[in-house]
Amino acid sequence: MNISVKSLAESPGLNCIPSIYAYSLTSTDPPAASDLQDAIPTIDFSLLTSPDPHLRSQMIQELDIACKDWGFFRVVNHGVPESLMNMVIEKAIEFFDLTEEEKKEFEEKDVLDPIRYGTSFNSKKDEILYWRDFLKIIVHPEFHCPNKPLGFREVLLEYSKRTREIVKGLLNGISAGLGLDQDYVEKALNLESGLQICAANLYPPCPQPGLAIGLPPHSDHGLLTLLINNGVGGLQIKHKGKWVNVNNDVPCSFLVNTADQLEIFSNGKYKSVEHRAIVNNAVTRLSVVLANGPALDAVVEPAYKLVTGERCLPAYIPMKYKEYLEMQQGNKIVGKTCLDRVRV
Ligand SMILES: O=C(O)CCC(=O)C(=O)O
Ligand SMILES: [Fe+2]
Repeated sequence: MNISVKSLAESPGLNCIPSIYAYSLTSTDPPAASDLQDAIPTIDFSLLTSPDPHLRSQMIQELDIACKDWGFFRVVNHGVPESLMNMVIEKAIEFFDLTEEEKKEFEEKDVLDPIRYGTSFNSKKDEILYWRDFLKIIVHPEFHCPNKPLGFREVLLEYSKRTREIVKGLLNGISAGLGLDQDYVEKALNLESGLQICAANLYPPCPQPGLAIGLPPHSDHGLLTLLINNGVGGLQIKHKGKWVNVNNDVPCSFLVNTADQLEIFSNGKYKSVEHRAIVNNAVTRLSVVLANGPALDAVVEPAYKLVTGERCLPAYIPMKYKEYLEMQQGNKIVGKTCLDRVRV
């Protein structure tokens, strides 16, 4: 693989980035806005799963609006212990702190390898490199984990289990919000065997943060993505044509965004949200992202009930999730261009 950004950033006297990392923001790129950050919706998970039908339906409605208007929201009162969330961050940092020799064992080969350590997005295809190292692990339906650092496996297994409960609760609410039975998504996309990939992203300090990018604008491939980070900002989402800074300033919350398979399934009612990661020159940023998708062999298409009337024709063609995933992960990542291939 190419040299990791971590080793590059740690090389003595580095005060400018190698030209292969030079990313030019296009002139059409909107400037970042911070003022909208407070408006990002918050979903109270305990209300969404409340036995009180009134409270629950209120939260379902809020979730529907969050998915429709933002594609991005915070989830609070979800029951996952803060200590577990912190431990996941800690173990991911410990992984990147292993020697390059130790990490080499997990170097990426194929996009469906259960454990992939690498840099940039797809360094075989990327013409310019991104200021990011990553570790991607398939944690469901089969659980995998590197054997280092010590304790990573136990922490990740528990984290995967707990977060899958949240994803299930959110998708039940989303199903109801779409006017479907609450277990419709779960059954139609076989979530019992749903693919869950954990990606740890490391963005070391960059001597020229305005010239490089951590991850360029993209949408995620699955249904819902859950994100936590080490408290350092850098994530931006595109909202109404503007980049909005997202700081994780709500303790013990998950940032959740809608992804491509949910856009397809909802027949475009919920759009997958574009986001990117910028870098800074002072501190290392680490994010731990869980991509939650359908079962690999599930064929994803707009939900039947949403495309039955005469005026609502399917806007996407059916595609096996596995094919979609290979297409998205095996190519350069450019905005939402992957979705164009399944648009009618
Ligand atoms: O690090 C972040 O905040 C964003 C990461 C991301 O978008 C991804 O891994 O797909
Ligand atoms: Fe993403």
